[in-house]
Amino acid sequence: MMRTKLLSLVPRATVACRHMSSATKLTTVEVNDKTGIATLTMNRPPVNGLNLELLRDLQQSIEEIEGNKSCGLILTSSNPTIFSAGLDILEMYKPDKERIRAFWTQLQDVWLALYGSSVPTAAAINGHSPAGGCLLAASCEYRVMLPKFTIGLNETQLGIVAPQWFMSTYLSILPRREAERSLNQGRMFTTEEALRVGLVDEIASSKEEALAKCADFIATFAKVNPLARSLTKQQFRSADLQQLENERVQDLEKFLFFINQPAVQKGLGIYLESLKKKSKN
Ligand SMILES: CCCCCCCCCC/C=C\CC(=O)SCCNC(=O)CCNC(=O)[C@H](O)C(C)(C)COP(=O)(O)OP(=O)(O)OC[C@H]1O[C@@H](n2cnc3c(N)ncnc32)[C@H](O)[C@@H]1OP(=O)(O)O
Repeated sequence: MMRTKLLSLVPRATVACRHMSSATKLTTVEVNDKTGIATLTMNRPPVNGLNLELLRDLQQSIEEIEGNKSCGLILTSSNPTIFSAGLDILEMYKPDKERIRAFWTQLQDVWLALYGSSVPTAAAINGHSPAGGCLLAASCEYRVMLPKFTIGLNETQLGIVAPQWFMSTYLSILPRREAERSLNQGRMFTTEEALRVGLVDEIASSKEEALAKCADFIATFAKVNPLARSLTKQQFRSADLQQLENERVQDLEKFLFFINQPAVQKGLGIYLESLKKKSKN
C-alpha cells in the first residue's frame, strides 16, 4: 500500500495521514494516523455529478476503508461550494442502453455499501447537496453542514420519482410527516432549515470545523465495543438494506421504464438546458 505524507493538504492540527488511494482520481481516501478516521473526498469537477465512474470510485473507496480497519469514514467534497449535484443528469438523458443499467446498478451498490457500512459514518457537507448528493449524506449516521447551502431530495421538482430506498433513507432521519411532505414537495432546505428539521445534526463555519465535528462524532464510539456497535447499526438498517437486496432487479427495471418515458426525457432535457443557460449568465 502506498504511504505518502500529505501534510500540505490537511489541517495543521492533523499530525500525519496515510494517503491510501488516489489512482482512482475521482475520489481520494486519507486516513489520519492519530485518529484512525478515513476521509473520503469526492473530486469530480465541476459539481461532483454522480456518473458511473464516480460511483465506481466511491464504492471502491468505501470497500477500501472497510477493509483497512479505519475507525470511521467521513464523506466530503474537494469542491468549496458543492458537496455533490446529485446524479449526473447526462447519464439519464438520452441514455446508452448498457451504460444506464451499469449506472443504476452501481448507484444501488454505493448505497448498500454506505448505508450498510460497518464503520461509523459522517458527512461533512461543505456545499450544495441536492438529490443524489443528499442521498449520500443522508446515508451516513451524522451530518455537519456549512451555512448558506441547500440540501434535499428534490426529485419531484425535476419530474422524477425518488425510489423506495431514497425514501427509507430520509425516513431513517426525519419524522414520517416531514419526510413525506418534503419528498412530495421536492423541497430543498437551507442549512438552517435542515438543522431545524433534523436533516443535519450540526452547523460548522468552515470545512475544517465540519471535519473536526464529524471526527468528534466518530470518537463517541471509541469506548464502545466495535462488534456490538456495528451489529446494532446493522439491526437498525437491515430491513431497508434487505428490501433493496431483494428487489434489485425490479428496482432497475422500474428505473429504466420510468427514465425512458418520453415525458421524463423531455423534462430532463428542459432541466439540463435551464442549468446550462443559468451557468452561462
Ligand atoms: C415508481 C418509481 C420509479 C423509480 C424511478 C426512478 C427515477 C430516477 C430517480 C433519480 C434519483 C435521483 C435524481 C438526481 O440526483 S438528479 C440530479 C438532481 N440535481 C439537481 O437538481 C442539481 C442541479 N444543479 C444545480 O442545482 C447546480 O448546478 C448546483 C449543484 C447548485 C451548483 O450550482 P453552480 O452555480 O455552482 O454550478 P452550475 O453553473 O449550475 O453548474 C455547472 C455545470 O454543471 C452542470 N450540472 C449541474 N448539475 C448537474 C447534474 N446534476 N448533472 C449534470 N450536469 C450538471 C451544469 O449544467 C453546468 O454545466 P455547463 O458548465 O453549463 O456545461
